[in-house]
Amino acid sequence: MSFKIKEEIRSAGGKLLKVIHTSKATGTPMDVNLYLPKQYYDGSGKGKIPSLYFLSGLTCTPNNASEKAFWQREADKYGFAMVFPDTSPRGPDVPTDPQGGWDFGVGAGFYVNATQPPYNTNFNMYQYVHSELPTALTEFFNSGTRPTGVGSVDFLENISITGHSMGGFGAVAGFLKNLNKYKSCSAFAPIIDPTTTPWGIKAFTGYLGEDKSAWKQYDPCELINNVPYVPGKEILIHYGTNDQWKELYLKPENFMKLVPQSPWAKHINVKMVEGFDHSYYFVSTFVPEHAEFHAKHLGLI
Ligand SMILES: N[C@@H](CCC(=O)N[C@@H](CSC=O)C(=O)NCC(=O)O)C(=O)O
Repeated sequence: MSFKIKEEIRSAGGKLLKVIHTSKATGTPMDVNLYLPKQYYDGSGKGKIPSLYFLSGLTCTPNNASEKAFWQREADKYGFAMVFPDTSPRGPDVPTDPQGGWDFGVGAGFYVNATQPPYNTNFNMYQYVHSELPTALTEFFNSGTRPTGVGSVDFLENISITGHSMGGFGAVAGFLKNLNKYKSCSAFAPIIDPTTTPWGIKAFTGYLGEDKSAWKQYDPCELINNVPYVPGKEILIHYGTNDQWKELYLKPENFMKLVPQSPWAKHINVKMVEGFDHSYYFVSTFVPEHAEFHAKHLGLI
């Protein structure tokens, strides 16, 4: 797999790297941003530097969260790296929404493996994010062309996952389906009931087909009942009460009704925060709390 560093930008105490690499899962070049914290450059961390994967929402590239979520200072504070994958494959041959919408196709891969043509050739974002990318980054950082620095980053084992909106959905579903991979999970305003809400219905129909039984494998409302609790694992979620998408598109109350009866009852903490909307003003406000939560699970504090 070939990696090229397009840009290296000084940010906080470390650097944000804009990287492009080939992907077998998507069959396209993929952009990914990495934040390497100060510990990568000065060697002050203890052991390998863990990673936190941030899955972004509809319409995003890796740049939205890199520029507006303010993870960098938190990553320096605790000593973890950030990985900001793209939200879909892109390119002239990649099919997108025939209706021209921004909620399906390019910029809206939903972190599932599509089974339906024409999307099933490129839209394998589940495979990309949870398997191919961590392995590819590990190989890149063990190669002679790794980014200059003295630290060693763990992209594969001591890792956690988080995300916003569509990415919050991707983080929660991906975590519950890969409890052996991730130490912890958090989400900002996730699309938590995708099978009954418009963005999820459109995406699942297009990528997975009309048969709703195929949707269940990615549905957090199903997974919390079907996946046995594993000691030590926890999920932290925030929603703003003033989120413009909450009532129709996110439906947190549907999920919150199911949590108390599920094996995950005491291990999922959904916090409603007064007055916040869906934007990165909301996300960046609660990033410090999520960073501390993940730092504990990654053994950094
Ligand atoms: N472009 C749309 C708005 C789309 C939008 O709000 N996207 C959110 C994620 S929504 C769920 O996945 C987002 O993160 N946007 C990028 C940002 O930088 O804020 C419109 O025009 O309404």
